[in-house]
Amino acid sequence: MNFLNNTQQQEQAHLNHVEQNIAQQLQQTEQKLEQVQQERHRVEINYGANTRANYIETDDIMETYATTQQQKQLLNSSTSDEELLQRKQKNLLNLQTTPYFGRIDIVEDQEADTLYIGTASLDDPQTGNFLVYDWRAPIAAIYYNGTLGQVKYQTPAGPKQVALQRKRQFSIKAGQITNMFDTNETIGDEILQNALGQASSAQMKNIVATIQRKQNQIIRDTKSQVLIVQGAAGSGKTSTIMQRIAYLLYHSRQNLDSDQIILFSPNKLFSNYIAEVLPSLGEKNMRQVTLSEFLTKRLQGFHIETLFERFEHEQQNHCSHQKIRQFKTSKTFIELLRNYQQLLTTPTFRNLYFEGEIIFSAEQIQQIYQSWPKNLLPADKYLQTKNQLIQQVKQLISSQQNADWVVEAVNQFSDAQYQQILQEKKLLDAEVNQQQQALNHYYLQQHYLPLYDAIYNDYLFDETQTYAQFLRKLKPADISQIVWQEMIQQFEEQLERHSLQLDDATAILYLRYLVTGRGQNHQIQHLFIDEIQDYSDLQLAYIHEAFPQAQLTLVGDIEQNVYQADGLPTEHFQEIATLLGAAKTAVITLNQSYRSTAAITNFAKQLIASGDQIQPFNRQGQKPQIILTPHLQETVEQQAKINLAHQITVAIITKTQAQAQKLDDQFTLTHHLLTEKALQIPQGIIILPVYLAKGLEFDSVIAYDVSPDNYQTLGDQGILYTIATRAMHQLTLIAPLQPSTLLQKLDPTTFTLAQS
Ligand SMILES: Nc1ncnc2c1ncn2[C@@H]1O[C@H](COP(=O)(O)OP(=O)(O)OP(=O)(O)O)[C@@H](O)[C@H]1O
Repeated sequence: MNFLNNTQQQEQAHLNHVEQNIAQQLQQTEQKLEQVQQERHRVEINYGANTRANYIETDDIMETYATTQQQKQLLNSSTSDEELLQRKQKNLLNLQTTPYFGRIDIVEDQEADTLYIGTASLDDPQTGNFLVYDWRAPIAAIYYNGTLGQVKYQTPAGPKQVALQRKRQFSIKAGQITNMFDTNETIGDEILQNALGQASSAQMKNIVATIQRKQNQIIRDTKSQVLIVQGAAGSGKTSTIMQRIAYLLYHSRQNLDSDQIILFSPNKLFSNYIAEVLPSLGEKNMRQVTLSEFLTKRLQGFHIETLFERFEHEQQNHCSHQKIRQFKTSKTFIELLRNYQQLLTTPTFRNLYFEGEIIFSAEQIQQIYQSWPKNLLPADKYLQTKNQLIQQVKQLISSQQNADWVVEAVNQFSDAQYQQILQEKKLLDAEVNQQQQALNHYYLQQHYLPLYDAIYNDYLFDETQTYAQFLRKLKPADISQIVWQEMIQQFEEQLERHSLQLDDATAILYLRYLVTGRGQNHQIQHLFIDEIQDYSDLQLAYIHEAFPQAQLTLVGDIEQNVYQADGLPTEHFQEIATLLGAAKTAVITLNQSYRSTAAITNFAKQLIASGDQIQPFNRQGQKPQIILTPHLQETVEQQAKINLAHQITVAIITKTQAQAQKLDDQFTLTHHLLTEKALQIPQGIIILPVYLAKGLEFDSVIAYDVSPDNYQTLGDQGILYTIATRAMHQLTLIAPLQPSTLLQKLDPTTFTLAQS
């Protein structure tokens, strides 16, 4: 028997032992869980009965309160036990599929130890020893980072040094070791080859077994307030941020909950695509939101243009106002907004109405606002104005305390109402006059509640008109007054229709925050943005203000910029770091691309300026094919059919939704057209526009109509690159007769050319 077989047998025996242990623990955990669930059910029934029975008799309320509190505590403790057991069950179930994927042999303080690494930790209840170490444990970092020899790893008590003597990787399927080998440097090419060579799936998978060194650096960074990642297409940005979320949840188990983490994702399809990654690592999902959902929620009542709508619109009508957009998203504009009070002496206010009458006119509110000292912070001035209005409502209430109409209204109260109000005010035994005063006051408070609400909820502040005023005061250097005035007029017409352009909506929200000091979410601790190249500086600056407690992780690729007609400067992400002005900022670059075969990456990288820096992953596949044809639609169909014979998903990616729609109308083969509403990636032939394909990947991609007309500008180059890099195993580009000039300059040895 040779050495490898011998070693593999030993490893298999160890695996059997661990699997047995998992099975036993799983059985015990499930039994305990059932007990706890029964217990909770019993407490719940009891709790319901107790709370209901005694509320009928008012004297029993105190006693009921005490009993309720006791039951609540019982309920809480059985719920938290249940949660712990459920977490354990989930971890054990995950471990049952693959107990571990790596092993390290180390010598620490002259003691040798062997550690197995998996998705969660597992201890042997008999011995108290760890059978599996969680991949996020401090020591596990050396599995991903360390080369053999002396290595350091970080612990809560500071850095520690160990000798790493062996690093072994396993592929385990259905309880059998199917592959294992020792490695020195990176985490196994062979296992990675295997993972990357598989067919695409409807749901993104975790990469825990094969995290690469640089990805690990991003995952384990707990120091940076703003962490920015520029990563080539397919370099694992999304995968890395999902692993990072799992890591942060583990690292701050006591203080961080998945509800305190939010991810801004490009669209709903993408949100669903990544939804299984965290559960597969035993964690709950973070919150997810798209930019459009976020803005719409904060500016209710308006239709806010989405990025897709803007893109489609600009494709149809060549944007005559490109300069305006550039200005409205520029740093100069952000600075002007931040210093808006230099342009506007006061914000614009609205009349406050009560029962159809103006109770505070906009002029009155403005006078109050202007009465505060000039050096007071704007948000403080605004707050003082609201306080002053509240005071005036209180005075109004006092002046009507004994008015006939109030006494009359109070006389209409039922006995039960009297009882309830007096009891709340602890005046059941008070003198009649005192009771009458309290009841009158109560009535007036309720009566004027809508006015209080209006003040509290900032109805007095007219955000859209304040913004319109602000625009009117501006005189941008590069834009003629006529064009600028036209834009303001269009803005006002859109307002009438309750519709807002994306940049205006963001600016209004930012201005609202600056004027009122409100609208911040202090709960979120970590904020992630995927595809930051699609966010304007203004949007990023506003999001940063809106989540003041959050550490930011911003990932994207300046080359995959689908929405900017003239591309982004190379130093764009560095500039974002400066714009956000955090004390601890890190900008990391990922250049190794994992998604596509080497042939596809070598082809695609020629489409972008920084292509030389991209390193393809050494996975073999056919060269991309460019097909020129006079019969575009028929050829696309034929090719889709050919590709589908070898691949599970064939995505035909168009530049616009309109093109996707047109192709869908003519397409005779079975297929799925994906729109903004799509939630799942189906198998088979899919037709979709590029902006829905963002962040996704498909076995085979057909780039539709790569003609000179369709792809000509610098912005189109980013679109073509994005389309090409969605392909994992096969890429075909089809054009009627002539390929785009962007393709004509590519090295002809990197693709095959066919005419049909
Ligand atoms: N370390 C890794 N181990 C295994 N697979 C990996 C690793 N890193 C990335 N991948 C795989 O590479 C593919 C691309 O990853 P991902 O989608 O995270 O990249 P991305 O940088 O976000 O891509 P894009 O910007 O093009 O959308 C995925 O299939 C992912 O599973």
